[in-house]
Amino acid sequence: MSDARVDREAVREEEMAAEQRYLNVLYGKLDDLRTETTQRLKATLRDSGGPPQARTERDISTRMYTDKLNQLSSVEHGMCFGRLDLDGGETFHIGRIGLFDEDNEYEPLLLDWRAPAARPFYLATAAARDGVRRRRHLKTSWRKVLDYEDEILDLDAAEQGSDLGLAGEATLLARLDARRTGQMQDIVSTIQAEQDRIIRAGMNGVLVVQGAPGTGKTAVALHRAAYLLYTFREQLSKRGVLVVGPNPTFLHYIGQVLPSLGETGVLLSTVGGLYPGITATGAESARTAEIKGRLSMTDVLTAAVRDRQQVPRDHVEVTFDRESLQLKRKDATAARTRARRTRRPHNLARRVFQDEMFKALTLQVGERLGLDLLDRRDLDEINVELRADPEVTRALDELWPELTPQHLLDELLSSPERLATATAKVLDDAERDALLRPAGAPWTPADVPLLDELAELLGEDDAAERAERERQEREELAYAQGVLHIMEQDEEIADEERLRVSDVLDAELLAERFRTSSDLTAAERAAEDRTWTFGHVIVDEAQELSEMAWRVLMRRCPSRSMTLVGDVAQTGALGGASSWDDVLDRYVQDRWKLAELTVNYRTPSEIMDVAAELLSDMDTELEPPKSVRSTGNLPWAQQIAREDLNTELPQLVSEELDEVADGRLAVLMPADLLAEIGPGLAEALPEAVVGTRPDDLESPAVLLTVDEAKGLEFDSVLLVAPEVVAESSDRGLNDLYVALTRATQRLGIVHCGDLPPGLARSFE
Ligand SMILES: Nc1ncnc2c1ncn2[C@@H]1O[C@H](COP(=O)(O)OP(=O)(O)OP(=O)(O)O)[C@@H](O)[C@H]1O
Repeated sequence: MSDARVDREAVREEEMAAEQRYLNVLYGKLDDLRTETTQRLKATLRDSGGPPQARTERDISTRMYTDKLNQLSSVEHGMCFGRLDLDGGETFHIGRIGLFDEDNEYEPLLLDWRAPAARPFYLATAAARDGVRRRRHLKTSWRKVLDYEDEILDLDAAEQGSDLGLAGEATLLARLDARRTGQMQDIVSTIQAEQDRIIRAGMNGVLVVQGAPGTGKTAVALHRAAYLLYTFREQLSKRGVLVVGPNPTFLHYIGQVLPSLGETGVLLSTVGGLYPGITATGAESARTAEIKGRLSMTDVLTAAVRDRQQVPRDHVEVTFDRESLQLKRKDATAARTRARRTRRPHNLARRVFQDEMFKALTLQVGERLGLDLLDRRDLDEINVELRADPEVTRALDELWPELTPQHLLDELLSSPERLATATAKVLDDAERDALLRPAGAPWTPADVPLLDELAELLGEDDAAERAERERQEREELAYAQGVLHIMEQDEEIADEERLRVSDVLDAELLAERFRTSSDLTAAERAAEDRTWTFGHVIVDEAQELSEMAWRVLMRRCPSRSMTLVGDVAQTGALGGASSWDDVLDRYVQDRWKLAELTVNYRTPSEIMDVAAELLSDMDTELEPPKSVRSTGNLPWAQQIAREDLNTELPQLVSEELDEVADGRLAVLMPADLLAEIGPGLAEALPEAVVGTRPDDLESPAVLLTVDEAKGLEFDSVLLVAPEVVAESSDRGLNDLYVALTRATQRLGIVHCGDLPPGLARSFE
């Protein structure tokens, strides 16, 4: 070994030892914090009894310490991943949380990656150094330093750098090459500059992130949630952040990212999951879902509600006080007009309708008894008696019933007559038939925006409840201000990490916590409340949402503080978006910003070349992304006759499984084919499952429809019957493009008929 090499090895060992010593200090600090927090939690839990005020304070402390402990545990792995050496000789270690040295004037021991001072770790380049001399990426396993990569930011480096301007290239490539586990990992140690700019963009307004497959849109969206929660903690911990994904499997796939960044205050949901009390598990055709997603469904639902505001053909007879009374068409029509003119939701306007009808009926009874013999008090008494009469109220309920969204929608979709009335102006016969289904059928994801719309149209008659709630809220707020004052006096709490209680809680938040009398986070409370409005909403695969789904999300976010990530070239849903303008014009006109991601981290160039060829056949002006790596594995295509799939596919899948070793393989195919051959294939291969549950992604091989694979990734993908995928809908080529771009290493294609032209060119 040359002397120079020996020297380099020695320096390296010394550096590793120094980093290990520093890591020991950091983990020592982490352990101290954990012990301290555990002790406080225990003391709080031990301290039982006392007046209700003391108990509420305890609930808050319990929550605070439990959250803190969860955060301290979740950041254990890879807690410190980088270091910045500045021109002036200063060094900073960067990690998942901030740690401070309280014995030394709270000097930072570890900078939270989201802190402004940590930003050059992601942005500094040799050409724009921002005072950074060296950037170090640390590779650790649990508490041990395994390796490091240094980038010296000088002009030599500027000349040698890759044209994609990657930071920490070796560390990044090692991460990208690693086998997948079925769960998305955070990218906090290797965020690239174009991604960092989006993660840290301001919170106001709508930001659209357009990016081709694998450019890190999902990763960026999740890290942005963590960044916003850190930077705007006070605002967001009250209203919470909502992250919307396309289906439960995808939510499971991304579910670990935010906890691993120490953030738990985010509600992850599909649009179908946003109606408390409804589990939308029903299935329906893409066409039916598309019709339900059209904006014109608002007219259908409005008509359906009006259809429940009836007047008698002539009159309805009821018996009151042993005499016959008439609910007359003329009176009912006038009452209905009056109620509708209030423009209140149906259930609230119902009271106006009833008031008018009781007035008319009182007059009828009065006329019979002789109006000149009755004074105001007598008439009021008659009115009260009429309101208490079951037969009269039943007859009025028939005309203008109190309705729930569930009841109305179920009746509407299962009644050809009601459906015909409500849809007369907007749907043709075939579309109407596509909506019809049996009464009591399970709710589907596309029903949820309809239920939400109906909840708005129907409203709840909760005036008394609301007044009582407002009174309680005023009392609780006053009380919370008092508690906050007392807690601020508590030196022990005020000391913790230099955070005063009032930095993380304010009176309003405290009052909200008291109100629930339990210790739910904003996200947990939001999940139970249909009318909850969020501080920020992030939508992934945003191109898939229907117009009706957008209405739900816009209602949940009146501030329009939103991040929408997606790719209009991947739109598969028939009612999804072809352009961001079309989606947003209605809500924010042109007041939205577009950010683009251009580098593909997932798909190697060999596979991306195939996908790019297909993209050129699609009706889009989008550019294919640049892949950061190539693997040398060329995609392959093989023709198998349709009737031989059952016998030949198991062998192919088995061979691919051998190739990916302990990684993950997906076999993607059209839905009908999966229903037909999936179970047999899974039976023939013990490692394979037909993906029905979200955690099926963690098995070595999973069989999915192309639609289900949206947003996911696997080491290897076997795509079966691409020619059927391409032909199966107007957006078949988009679906095919999605399927081709799921693999991180290998792609195989099995076709039964001719390959679609955009694919055939790659395999000639
Ligand atoms: N800076 C990065 N460092 C390490 N890995 C990254 C980085 N950016 C993206 N990745 C990885 O690249 C893969 C693709 O990222 P992601 O799923 O977020 O892309 P996407 O744009 O949402 O893709 P699609 O539109 O196809 O769903 C993931 O494995 C992600 O962890």
